[in-house]
Amino acid sequence: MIEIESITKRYGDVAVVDDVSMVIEPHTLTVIVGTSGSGKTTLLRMINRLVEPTSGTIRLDGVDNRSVPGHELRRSIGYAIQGNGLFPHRTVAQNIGTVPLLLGWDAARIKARVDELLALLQLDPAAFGPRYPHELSGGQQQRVGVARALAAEPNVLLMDEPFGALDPIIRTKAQEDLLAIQKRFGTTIILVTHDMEEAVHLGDRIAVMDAGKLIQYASPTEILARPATGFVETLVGASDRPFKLLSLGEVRDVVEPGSAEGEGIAAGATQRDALAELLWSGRTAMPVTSDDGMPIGRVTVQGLVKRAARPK
Ligand SMILES: Nc1ncnc2c1ncn2[C@@H]1O[C@H](COP(=O)(O)OP(=O)(O)OP(=O)(O)O)[C@@H](O)[C@H]1O
Repeated sequence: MIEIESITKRYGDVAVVDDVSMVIEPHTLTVIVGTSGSGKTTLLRMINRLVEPTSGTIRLDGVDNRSVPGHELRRSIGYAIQGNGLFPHRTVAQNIGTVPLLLGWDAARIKARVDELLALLQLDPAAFGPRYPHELSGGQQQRVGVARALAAEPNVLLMDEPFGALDPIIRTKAQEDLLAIQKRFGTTIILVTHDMEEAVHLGDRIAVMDAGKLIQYASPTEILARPATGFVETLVGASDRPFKLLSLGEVRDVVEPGSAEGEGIAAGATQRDALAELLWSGRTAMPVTSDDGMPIGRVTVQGLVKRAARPK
C-alpha cells in the first residue's frame, strides 16, 4: 500500500503539488491524469524521491520513504518514462539487467529474468537481447524500457507517459501488454498520462490533478458518472462519456436470451465495440459467443443504449 499524506512541493512561492493525500491499494493500477503542468510528474517523482517534497509524508507498506537512501529506494521501485531512457551503448539484455546487476544477482538469474521479460513483451530474446537500442523501433524500445523497469521484480512500478510517443495501434498493444503484466506479477502501478481515454481504459482508480491539487480520486465509472467539478467534466469530454462508459464493460454483462442473424461478437469484447459493430453493420442485434466459441445469446442496440446512460 502507498499512503501519500499531505504532500506538498514548492518551487519558490508556487506549490506545484499542493497538499495531496491519497491511498493506493496494492496490486492496483492508478492513473494520475491532468493538464500539462498540473503536477503529475512531480507527484510521481516524490514517490521514488527523484524529487524531495517540501512537506508531507509518503509511506510504502507502512515505511516512510525517507527512511532509506534515495538510490536504494529507486532500486526497489520500477520507473519507466516516455522515450524509454535506455542506455544507448548497452545492449537490450544489458539494459534490462541493469538493476539486477546492481543488486548482485548472478549471471544465470539475470539472463533468465531478461529472457522471461523479453518473451513476455513479445520480443524474441535471442534476436533482441544482443541488439542496441538504436537497432529497435520506437515501440520496441518502449517495451524494453518497461522490461527494464520490471527487471528486479519491483512491487511498485511508476510510469510517466510511457506510451505518449507511440502510434495509436502500438499504443493499444502496449496498454494490453501492461494490463497482462500487472495481472501476472500483481505489480502496483502508478501511471501518469494526460489522456483521459487511456486513464479510463487502464485505471482501477483515477486521480485527477489541476494546478497542483488533487481534484478527484475515484474509479473510472465514478469519474465518468459524477465528475467532481466542471474541470473534470471537461477533461472527461462530456460528449464522449457514454462511449467511454461502454468501453469499461464487457459484452458478457449485457447478453440477452435469443438468437440473431449474422456474424457474432465474443463475450469478452467491450460493449463499445459491440455498439460500433451493430451501428456499422446496420443491425439491431447480433449473436454473442462464449470464450470457447459457443453461442450464448445476443446483444442488442437497445440493451447497449441503456448501459450507456448515466449511472444512477
Ligand atoms: N525543478 C523545477 N523547478 C521549478 N519549477 C518546476 C521544476 N519542476 C517542475 N516545475 C514546475 O512545476 C509544475 C508542475 O510540473 P510537472 O512536471 O509536475 O507537471 P505535469 O503535470 O507532469 O506536466 P506535463 O504533463 O506537461 O509533463 C510546472 O509548472 C513546472 O514548470
